[in-house]
Amino acid sequence: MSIPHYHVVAAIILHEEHILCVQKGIAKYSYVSYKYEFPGGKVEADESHQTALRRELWEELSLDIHVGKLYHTVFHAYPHFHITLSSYLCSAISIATLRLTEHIDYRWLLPVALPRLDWAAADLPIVTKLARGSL
Ligand SMILES: Nc1nc2c([nH]c(=O)n2[C@H]2C[C@H](O)[C@@H](COP(=O)(O)OP(=O)(O)OP(=O)(O)O)O2)c(=O)[nH]1
Repeated sequence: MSIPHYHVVAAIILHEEHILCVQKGIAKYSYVSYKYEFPGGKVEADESHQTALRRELWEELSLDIHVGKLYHTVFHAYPHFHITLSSYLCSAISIATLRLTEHIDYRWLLPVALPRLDWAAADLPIVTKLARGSL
């Protein structure tokens, strides 16, 4: 059987120079369980990246966001599936509505502090680029 490939969008939400990082709970595969990630998810058929991001952020975090420019795209081969992860610079219309419905933790971190978290492997090139100060 061929390995599934998913298109995943991720929001780099900037607020007062900090970036929102969210922690997954237990997942089907141990290599993504409890990892930090940028909020987002799989793009559905016939959906634009912008629509998918706004839908996911509302579903997962009750955040209404503006989606800005594409930041970085990563292809990553996990053992049981592959993803193309497209990250976008975003801003929240208000962070006051933020509440977790799926994740178990969130942090607002300065870019330089991002590498201290235990990230999903696919995110590491994005985290490294942000931590180097490239925005
Ligand atoms: N949202 C998000 N997902 C990421 C990132 N990095 C990364 O490897 N992923 C993976 C985790 C998931 O396997 C997949 C995104 O799928 P998803 O969030 O829509 O859903 P899921 O697999 O947790 O659950 P399901 O809908 O398949 O039941 O991409 C990231 O930064 N953000």
